[in-house]
Amino acid sequence: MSFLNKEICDGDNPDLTEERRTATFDTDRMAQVIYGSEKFAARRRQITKSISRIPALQDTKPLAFMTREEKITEACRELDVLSDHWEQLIYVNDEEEALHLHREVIGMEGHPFALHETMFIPTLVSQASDEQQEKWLGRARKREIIGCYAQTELGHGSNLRKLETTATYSPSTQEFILHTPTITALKWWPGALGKSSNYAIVMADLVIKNKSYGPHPFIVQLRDEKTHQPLPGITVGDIGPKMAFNGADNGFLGFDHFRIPRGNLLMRHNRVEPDGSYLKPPHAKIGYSSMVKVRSRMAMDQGLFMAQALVIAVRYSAVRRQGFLEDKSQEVKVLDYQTQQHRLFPSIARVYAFIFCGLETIQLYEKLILDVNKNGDTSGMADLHSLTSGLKSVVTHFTGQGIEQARMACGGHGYSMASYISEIYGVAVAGCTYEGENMVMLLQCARALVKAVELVEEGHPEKLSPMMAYLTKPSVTVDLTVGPEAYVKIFQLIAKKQAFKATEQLHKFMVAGDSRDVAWNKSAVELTKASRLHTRLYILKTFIRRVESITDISVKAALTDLLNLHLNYELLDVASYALADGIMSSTQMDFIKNQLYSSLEKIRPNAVSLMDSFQFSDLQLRSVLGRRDGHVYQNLFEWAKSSPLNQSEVLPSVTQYLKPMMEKSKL
Ligand SMILES: CCCCCCCCCCCCCCCCCC(=O)SCCNC(=O)CCNC(=O)[C@H](O)C(C)(C)COP(=O)(O)OP(=O)(O)OC[C@H]1O[C@@H](n2cnc3c(N)ncnc32)[C@H](O)[C@@H]1OP(=O)(O)O
Ligand SMILES: Cc1cc2nc3c(=O)[nH]c(=O)nc-3n(C[C@H](O)[C@H](O)[C@H](O)COP(=O)(O)OP(=O)(O)OC[C@H]3O[C@@H](n4cnc5c(N)ncnc54)[C@H](O)[C@@H]3O)c2cc1C
Repeated sequence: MSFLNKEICDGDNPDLTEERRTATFDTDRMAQVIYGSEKFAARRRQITKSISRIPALQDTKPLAFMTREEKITEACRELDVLSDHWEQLIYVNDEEEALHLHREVIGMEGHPFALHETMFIPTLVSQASDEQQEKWLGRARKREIIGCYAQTELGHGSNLRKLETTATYSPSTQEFILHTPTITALKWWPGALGKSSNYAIVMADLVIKNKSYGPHPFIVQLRDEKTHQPLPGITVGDIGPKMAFNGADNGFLGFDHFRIPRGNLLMRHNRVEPDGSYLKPPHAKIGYSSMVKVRSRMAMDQGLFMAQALVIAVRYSAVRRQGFLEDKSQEVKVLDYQTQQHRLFPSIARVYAFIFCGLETIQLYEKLILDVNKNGDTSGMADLHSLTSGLKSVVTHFTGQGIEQARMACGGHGYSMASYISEIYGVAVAGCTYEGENMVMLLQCARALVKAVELVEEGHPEKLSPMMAYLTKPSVTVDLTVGPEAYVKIFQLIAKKQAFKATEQLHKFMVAGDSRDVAWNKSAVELTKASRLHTRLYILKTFIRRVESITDISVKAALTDLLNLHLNYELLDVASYALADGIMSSTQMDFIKNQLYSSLEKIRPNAVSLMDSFQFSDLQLRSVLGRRDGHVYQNLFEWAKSSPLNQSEVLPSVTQYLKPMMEKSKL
């Protein structure tokens, strides 16, 4: 039986068409704001169009019905097709275009080049000397070799100072000897390490004449370039299936006194001379720059994950009709329910806010690397580290929540893998862990906050970085009706109070005799709260700044509605702090709630178009529920029919067990 007849499916679902008609702005113009420029938004569309003309890149079997091996093979097949068309699809070496291409064609489940592009090449760019770049960077960019980033070990991920893999310098042979001394020293987790990569950046403890210099990056060949067999002295493999991200072969790696030349220590910022003398880098943490690079991308990448889930949920909510409001002759779109709007719209606002932050932090990282590489100027490192530490933690946490709400907003069908939301969720929440576990990174952000509070207390507010300047703001009474700046003021007061309270608690324990580390641990929950508020304030201010800078009037108006929703939702979410400290009254709380509900109504007519503006193709969405044409039911039926279980009427499990069991029961 097929309901996919032409009549039903010609054109888009009329409910979605109606939604698109009510939009008050142009989605191409909105895409320019989302993707940072008219040029890039147009390039994305062009690339999508070019992809759609390559038959070998169109959907094959749904991913949900593939085994892990099939997924990995399929990703590699697509990579091979892409590499044949690379130069006609994108500008070579344009990172953003390459990312878009991969996202659209291969999707988010991981692939052999995921770490090559995101960490291996960036580490060579930031850590390798010019000579070393000449040797490896060109080959990496041409994809003659595949690399990954091997840092985390079985026993240690968060505490890098205790990594156990050693790289011991031997002056007599001018080599480093890589060794895995214990089971816990095995590298464990690096993406694309298990089966695909033949090279890795390995972070190992540099040891010279029995002295440890801490983790340093080395480039290491793992496999023979012809046979792909692991080199002698190397044990490498896949760590097995994960919650999601199963198109990636996250791996393990051990070394048995494996020798590499001295020139394989990445030496842009530090050196080991032939005689074993060590030249220090200009900043102790410069070797951590690849992590900062990925963290600086995470607000954008996580925003896009949540956007995908919301495109699906919002489109589906405009197609799904259930229950009645006033008109009893026709059921309503579930998107008309206030609870549905409250479930989805604040996340739409967060998506935009996160993406705006991402546009900013990606640029900050690029500037930092230029400053460091060209002028040896490391002065921006501390601020970017604390900013991206807080941001990655807050953004991943809210993205996980937003995607789960999107899933529930799709009712039963959201739970089906046809929606694809479970996969998006699984991939996105890995971000709470990778690139620094969220609590650990919030505490890194708190280090900077506490230092700033101490500067204020010691009478040196002039030494504060601009991001911390709010810590000196006096308490004021705020009239919320004056607009966004009033919300910022209240948020600043809340964040400031919490930063001072957490620091005060830390100092109190220290005065009572605890060491700073113990006092820190006893204050850690309060410190993480301060970091979250500080980061949410930054997100809020970035959102305001971005909206203010928009010139297209209709785009600006639609985003102003979204911004107002964000301001009210975020302030309501932290209202307990404001009430406890007398910063806000219950009358103001009522005002915020009413503003919030009226924002939901204002956004309603633009909801579908706000999500259409992301211009994800159906290929990228991989969702039966979220297709642009909105033909949900027919396609769900087709999708279910393609399940391997439906390829025969009677399964072997029935003939082998259920039938005999039922027969036995008859006796
Ligand atoms: C084209 C591509 C196609 C892609 C398609 C899409 C496919 C799917 C996309 C998904 C991709 C998936 C990618 C997954 C990548 C995951 C990779 C990893 O996890 S890799 C593994 C990731 N692993 C992790 O993230 C590990 C997390 N752990 C760490 O990073 C460190 O252990 C630590 C930072 C927590 C502590 O470090 P420690 O050395 O103990 O330092 P202390 O605490 O003692 O602080 C001392 C002082 O140093 C300061 N400082 C610190 N760092 C920095 C910095 N970077 N800068 C500046 N300063 C820094 C700090 O503020 C403090 O200052 P002060 O207060 O004294 O003034
Ligand atoms: C999908 C995925 C991809 C990955 N890809 C890579 C990769 O390509 N390369 C790579 O090298 N690694 C990779 N990793 C590893 C990842 O970076 C680490 O898992 C991550 O940094 C967390 O470290 P951990 O596993 O040691 O967590 P743990 O530190 O063991 O965390 C366990 C708990 O301890 C808490 N905790 C730990 N330390 C502290 C502290 N100081 N204060 C308070 N609480 C603390 C944490 O908050 C957490 O609740 C990947 C991981 C995943 C899930």
